[in-house]
Amino acid sequence: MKVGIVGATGYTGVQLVQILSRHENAEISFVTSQSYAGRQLAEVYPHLAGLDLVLTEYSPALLQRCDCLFIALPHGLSGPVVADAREQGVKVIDLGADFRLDDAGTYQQWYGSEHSHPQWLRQGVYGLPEINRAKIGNAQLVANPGCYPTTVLLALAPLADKGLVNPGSIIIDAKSGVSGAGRKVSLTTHYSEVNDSITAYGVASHRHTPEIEQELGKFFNAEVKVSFTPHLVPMTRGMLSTIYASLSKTVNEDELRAIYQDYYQGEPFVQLLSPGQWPKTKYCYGSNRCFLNLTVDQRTGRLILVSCIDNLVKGASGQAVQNFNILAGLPEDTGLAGMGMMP
Ligand SMILES: NC(=O)C1=CN([C@@H]2O[C@H](COP(=O)(O)OP(=O)(O)OC[C@H]3O[C@@H](n4cnc5c(N)ncnc54)[C@H](OP(=O)(O)O)[C@@H]3O)[C@@H](O)[C@H]2O)C=CC1
Ligand SMILES: CC(=O)N[C@@H](CCC(=O)OP(=O)(O)O)C(=O)O
Repeated sequence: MKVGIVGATGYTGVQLVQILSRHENAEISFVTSQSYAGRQLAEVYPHLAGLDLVLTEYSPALLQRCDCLFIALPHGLSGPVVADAREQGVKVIDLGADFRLDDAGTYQQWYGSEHSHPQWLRQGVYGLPEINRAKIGNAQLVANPGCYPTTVLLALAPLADKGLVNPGSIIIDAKSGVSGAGRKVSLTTHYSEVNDSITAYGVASHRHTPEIEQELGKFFNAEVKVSFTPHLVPMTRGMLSTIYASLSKTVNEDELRAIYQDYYQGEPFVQLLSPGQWPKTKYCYGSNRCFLNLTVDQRTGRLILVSCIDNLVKGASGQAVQNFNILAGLPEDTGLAGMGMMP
């Protein structure tokens, strides 16, 4: 399949190029950039030396050259590109947040502006393959999930599916590496602000909250409210969420582990670790895997889940390629079989 990448110079865009340039069933037809149009991508990112891809400014005419389009633009910018692609019958995988929420009012409340193409909101299929595989296969527009929601939903899905957690009890304490904020320079992400330090941000206001609530709500068939606090930590890649919740009935740890083994049986990218072995972001550095573990605190009876991913791979570009594989009818791990990097 011929693919195009809009926003190829960003961190998720360049990660897409890295994965797709080695993908046996994808051919990159074009890569776009506003700031670097006319330059070789390998000039902007010398680690791609040897790859002959010239950056071009986006125009709708480019879409004739692809079967599937990846959009890796900052949120708020995907609408017109999605409209062009839909007009020309090109399938879209949007890595940004613009088509993840079902409701235009919720979008406006959390993103601070009116949605440019509300008519497309309900047609975007939420692209978390382990949960939504059947719908993704027929989608014209896949809304690739946010990185924090990916860690949280993969951790909670097996229990939410069985109604075993109390939906009002969920507290999420999450940490992200700085690449989660993208390549652009900002005061909050420059070296001397971030290094040797850790901070919470978006407290009680982060825009991934409604995304998590929306997708969890589908399991419970009811409105769900979660407490979600993200933190920025001084590392480049990686994301780890620790989730606390109360169980809706007494289930012992062995039974819980059996539920996870069953739910994720045959899933190449989700792995429950052995008892007492806790997820570490390095286990998934550069890979499309999510590592999970859980316990029940015997003193409080509370469930504790820990989940980690590489924010740029399972949290963005790897998951986007997993969705592409589903759309293309390919084995889901095509081009994604790599392991993480340790140490
Ligand atoms: N970073 C992460 O871990 C994750 C990111 N995402 C989402 O993926 C999307 C891309 O993120 P990321 O790669 O980190 O972002 P970056 O800031 O690293 O890259 C953004 C890209 O968009 C282009 N761009 C910026 N502004 C404009 C504009 N006004 N018009 C056209 N092109 C523009 C840039 O191109 P240029 O400057 O060359 O013109 C660049 O290629 C975002 O929606 C983000 O929220 C999702 C999950 C995880
Ligand atoms: C560290 C950091 O700043 N992370 C980003 C999340 C990246 C992401 O998943 O963003 P989208 O929802 O736009 O895809 C943030 O908190 O906004």
